[in-house]
Amino acid sequence: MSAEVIYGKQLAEDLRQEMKQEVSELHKQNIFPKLVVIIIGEDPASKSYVKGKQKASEKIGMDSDLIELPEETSEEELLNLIDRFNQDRTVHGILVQLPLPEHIHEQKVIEAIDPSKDVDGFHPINVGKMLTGQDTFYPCTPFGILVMLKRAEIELEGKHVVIIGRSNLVGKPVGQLLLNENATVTHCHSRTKNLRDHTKRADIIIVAAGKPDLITGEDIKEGTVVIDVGVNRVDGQLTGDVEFESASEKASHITPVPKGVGPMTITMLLHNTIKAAKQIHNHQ
Ligand SMILES: NC(=O)C1=CN([C@@H]2O[C@H](COP(=O)(O)OP(=O)(O)OC[C@H]3O[C@@H](n4cnc5c(N)ncnc54)[C@H](OP(=O)(O)O)[C@@H]3O)[C@@H](O)[C@H]2O)C=CC1
Ligand SMILES: Nc1nc(=O)c2c([nH]1)NC[C@@H]1CN(c3ccc(C(=O)N[C@@H](CCC(=O)O)C(=O)O)cc3)C=[N+]21
Repeated sequence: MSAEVIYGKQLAEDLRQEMKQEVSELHKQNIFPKLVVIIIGEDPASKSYVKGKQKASEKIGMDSDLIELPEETSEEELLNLIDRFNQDRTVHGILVQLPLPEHIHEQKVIEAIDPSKDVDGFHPINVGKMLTGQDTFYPCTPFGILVMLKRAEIELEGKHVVIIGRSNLVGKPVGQLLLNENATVTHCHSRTKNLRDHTKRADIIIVAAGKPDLITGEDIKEGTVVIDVGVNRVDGQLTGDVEFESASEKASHITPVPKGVGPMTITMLLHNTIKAAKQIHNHQ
């Protein structure tokens, strides 16, 4: 069997086309959705993601500001800046690119962002709302994965989803969103014993470990849906956490890297920013 490849990139383009329309409708009502992205330091991978976010915003006609700060920026300076954007009525979404330099307390920064502008969905208020099944900003990568699975008409109810990873950014929230969809969810991580015993039982496997080729065709049963979240640079090439060749021989569906989950992450960021703009204006 050869898997159907789910191109997140194509879906992302379709959704962004719809969003472009929506932004132009909002403009007519004098609502100008605006995202501010803050990046600290010179990490080339982070810079490249952030550029992708800028380009995508521009393409749908959405305002976005990029604030590039030096590595030695203090925590206080960053918190002050966030506060300024919290107060700024023209700004609807605030994203601080992670990871941050070691001298800055990440959780403190996440909690400084006004939950109504937290388009990453990382603030504990928004995490709690997601956990209790309320409408809120869902974290972009997990949300993008959910939308991809739904568009590919993959049944979630009662399915056994095995997730490799338990980070606050990806692993934990994707499990929560799929639990909300009535899937049965298992999380594996670096202390999991006999990983393959778990992955072999999965109807859907989501790999978010950041380890190239961690999962191969040998690790999955016939007909599994494989979602590869990993973004790794190996010899200058972008590659996921799944050995695509062997896995696609057994999987029913598989996402590639690049052109899979990544473009959907950015699309959900745009979605959340539009949602924030609409909510903020409705409450004024
Ligand atoms: N495409 C996209 O849009 C995005 C892609 N990414 C990519 O997804 C990957 C994961 O990101 P993130 O969650 O932030 O990463 P983290 O490093 O925060 O988390 C990795 C998780 O994988 C687990 N893990 C690591 N090695 C193994 C292993 N050998 N066996 C089982 N579990 C393992 C870790 O376990 P433990 O908790 O025990 O340490 C941890 O829970 C990265 O490659 C990242 O670049 C991230 C965000 C967006
Ligand atoms: N506050 C915060 N929010 C994030 O959402 C966030 C973050 N910090 N830190 C880093 C991770 C990583 N991440 C990616 C987004 C898009 C692609 C993406 O579009 N990738 C393209 C390839 C891009 C390329 O060629 O470099 C693809 O997979 O096709 C990848 C990774 C968001 N993250």
